[in-house]
Amino acid sequence: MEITVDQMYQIENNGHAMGFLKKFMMENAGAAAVRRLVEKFDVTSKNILIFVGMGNNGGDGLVMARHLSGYGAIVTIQLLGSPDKIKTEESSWNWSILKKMPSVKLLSGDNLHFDFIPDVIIDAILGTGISGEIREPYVSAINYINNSSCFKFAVDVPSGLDPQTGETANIFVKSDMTVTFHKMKQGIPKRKDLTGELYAEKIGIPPEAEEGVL
Ligand SMILES: NC(=O)C1=CN([C@@H]2O[C@H](COP(=O)(O)OP(=O)(O)OC[C@H]3O[C@@H](n4cnc5c(N)ncnc54)[C@H](OP(=O)(O)O)[C@@H]3O)[C@@H](O)[C@H]2O)[C@@H](O)CC1
Ligand SMILES: [K+]
Repeated sequence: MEITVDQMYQIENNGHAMGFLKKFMMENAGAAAVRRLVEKFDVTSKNILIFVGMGNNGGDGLVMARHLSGYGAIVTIQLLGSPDKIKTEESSWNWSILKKMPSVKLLSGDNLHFDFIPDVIIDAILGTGISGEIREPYVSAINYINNSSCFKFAVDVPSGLDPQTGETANIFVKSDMTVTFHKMKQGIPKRKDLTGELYAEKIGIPPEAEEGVL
């Protein structure tokens, strides 16, 4: 069953109100995404570059970083902004854990020059919160991703693709694999050319959180 983005936010809020906090959803989302990635790819000693936006899509990317480090990957995060501008409590919380993990390299701002060639790039820039034309520094990050020939993994939806309508913004990621969360959003499967292999993974939200929504 496919749902709307608005229904997804209502279900998320209902689950949170039941006590299944958004930080737990984020944890399960990041963990589920990593499970799909490591099934596809032996990440041990691989260079993984994660582009992280300032909302909760970025937060999922931060969770992935911690899990991937546990799998022996060499993880670099490029936060596309200043750490004190991270928008949500759950994403900031994950950033603060990573600050205590020297195994994950944390970069922030709009520098896009790296001293390694990534084996995998993770796009955790924009998800269901996208609105309007893509702004900098996200535009440059998306260009960087699309100009790279490595394996590309999109968190929830390729950034720049509207998960409700299936329409694209001025620029958008073309990925090899996409993992979306809880249930498929209506616009995403319309653009399999951008999602690559596409999965919808459960993230522990109680089915009761759907009552009155679906
Ligand atoms: N639903 C669920 O159950 C769960 C959802 N989860 C995850 O949360 C994601 C949704 O998070 P979200 O709501 O924080 O939105 P998100 O996509 O990160 O973007 C917001 C940021 O983007 C910015 N921005 C917007 N448009 C822009 C543009 N054109 N160009 C540039 N910037 C733009 C906007 O900036 P602002 O407009 O506020 O200045 C704001 O900073 C969802 O996709 C999934 O991955 C999981 O954690 C698990 C549970
Ligand atoms: K994304």
